[in-house]
Amino acid sequence: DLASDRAALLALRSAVGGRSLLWNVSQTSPCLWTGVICKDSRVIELHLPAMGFSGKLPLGIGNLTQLQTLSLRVNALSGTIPPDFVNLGSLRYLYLHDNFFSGEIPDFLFNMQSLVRLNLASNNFTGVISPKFNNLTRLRTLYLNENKFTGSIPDLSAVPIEQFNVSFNQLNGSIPKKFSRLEASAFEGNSLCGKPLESCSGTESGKKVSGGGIAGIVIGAIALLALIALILVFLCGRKSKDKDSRDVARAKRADVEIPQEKMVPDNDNVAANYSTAAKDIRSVGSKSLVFFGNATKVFDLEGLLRASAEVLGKGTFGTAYKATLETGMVVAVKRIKDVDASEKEFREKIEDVGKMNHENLVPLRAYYFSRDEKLLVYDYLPMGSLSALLHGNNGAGRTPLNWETRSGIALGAAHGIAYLHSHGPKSSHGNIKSSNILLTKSYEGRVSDFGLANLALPSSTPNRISGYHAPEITDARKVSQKADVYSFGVMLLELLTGKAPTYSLLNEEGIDLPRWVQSVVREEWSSEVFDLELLRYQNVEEEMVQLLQLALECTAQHPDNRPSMDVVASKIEELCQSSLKKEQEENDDSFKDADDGISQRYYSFGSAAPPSSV
Ligand SMILES: Nc1ncnc2c1ncn2[C@@H]1O[C@H](COP(=O)(O)OP(=O)(O)OP(=O)(O)O)[C@@H](O)[C@H]1O
Repeated sequence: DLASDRAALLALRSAVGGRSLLWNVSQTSPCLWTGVICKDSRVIELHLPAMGFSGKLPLGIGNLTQLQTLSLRVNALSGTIPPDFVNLGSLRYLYLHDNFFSGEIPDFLFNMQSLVRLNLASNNFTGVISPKFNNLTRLRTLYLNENKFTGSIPDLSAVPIEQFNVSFNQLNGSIPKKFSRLEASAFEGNSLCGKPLESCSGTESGKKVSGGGIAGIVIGAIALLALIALILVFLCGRKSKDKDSRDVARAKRADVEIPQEKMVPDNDNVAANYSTAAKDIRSVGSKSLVFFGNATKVFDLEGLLRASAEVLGKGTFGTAYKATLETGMVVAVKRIKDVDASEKEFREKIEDVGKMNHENLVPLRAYYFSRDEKLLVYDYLPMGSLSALLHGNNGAGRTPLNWETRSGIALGAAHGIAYLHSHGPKSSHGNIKSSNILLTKSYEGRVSDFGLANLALPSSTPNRISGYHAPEITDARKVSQKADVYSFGVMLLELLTGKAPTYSLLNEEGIDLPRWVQSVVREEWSSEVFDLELLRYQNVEEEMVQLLQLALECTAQHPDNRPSMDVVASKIEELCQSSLKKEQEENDDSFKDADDGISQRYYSFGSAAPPSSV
């Protein structure tokens, strides 16, 4: 039961990482602890990668009898796999790679029939690769690379393996035919032969090396030494340069890690900023606000300038304010800096923006243009942006963001962008990112800031660092629909992984979010990339993987390989409907006796739904 699960987790904690694991042990349920996922009052997943654990795994983990996923990768755990693992009969995913485990793979592991993915790479395991792996008839991934396995690779014909790697062990003999189509890198660093490596004929042991061969080896060794020396000289020369660039990178990171929502200055400053704007505008005089649509003009310029204001944040094109008018009405006002257009051009382009009318767009209500001041007035969306929702409150009071909400926001945003794209091939957004997806009270996603990219000059942070821009975009004003699709794909990855695109700057490789996701998906399994908050939605795992796949398609390097926004929107709609159906079926099961046990949905599909209030 849950109490014995809890005891097992505490035993693990005190054996390997009492200090680094900040679990609130006063809570009776372990289900809220970091890395722990429960279902039906049992622990079903434990994700504790890179926690700095060391020492041996204690007996007792075997009490987590409902465990399906165990990830303890990238720690410093040693010793053998404890014998009570035999009780983990439901275990599907076991990730123990990048530790110091040793000893042979214990026999009981071959009775864990549910195993689908097994990653034991980069440890000190010894012994042979047993033919008993053939008992694991669901095993798709087997990574044993970078250990000390000896002997030959057995015939594993009964195992449905798709991903296999035994590189850098001490294996010999020929590679079974089954693996001949895999990459050679899966076998390198051993004395193996046969496809995909060189054929076995002619490499018999004991074959004499000729005199010429010896000379070749000596020359080769000298060349290698010379190369190493050259590299060392080069590296020493670069060391000081690297240090400088690392400092710059660190400084940049410090900059970009702060979500913009948090850059709000204190209130005195805020008031000062806005009243300066107001004074400037009054002195410019006669021009007035231009309203769009048939909406009644419920305020005028004077009213807007008298409103109390609060800075929402500084963006690429200027500063956004929340303005509360004397009537109590609240609007968002954007002060645009550095407009790159004549008055005529500005008015024409902004008129086009004002004409856009879709339930998944944040409508531009009015604008003001004078030589020194350009203001845009939007509906104010009190729930803020997707960026704030994902990264804003990671503290104790955070409400986990469920699959339904996330997929619903993705769907709304996709519809909004597809609508923009439907106005001709040149109509695109140019600045899709999570801080430009705003949320209604019912967590519907609405796209804001459209039409600004080719109107104003970016006045702040260079865009590239944001991680959203497509590789082909070198000038932020040269926008395209396929570049929007790329940015949208990055935003989907952000939604699924919970990581900001700038997160990648934190890792030493400096790779961007799409490439990071690709590398993790390739190396182990998609479930490892998902935000922990999403892992509890086991029943929709398929849909989550599909959305991840779609996000990766959107972030294809070449624009022609990316789908159109229309296609993206309809795919998301399909998978939202499929997960909705699954949930309804589950609810039907659990509320069989209730009359109307089906929960209300947050999101609606398609444009047929009535627009919701902000
Ligand atoms: N209509 C609005 N309602 C509520 N919050 C808004 C509104 N418009 C913008 N914001 C918020 O104000 C902040 C600043 O927005 P702004 O659009 O100026 O910059 P940004 O979205 O961070 O970057 P960019 O200028 O590149 O779009 C952001 O946190 C944004 O989510």
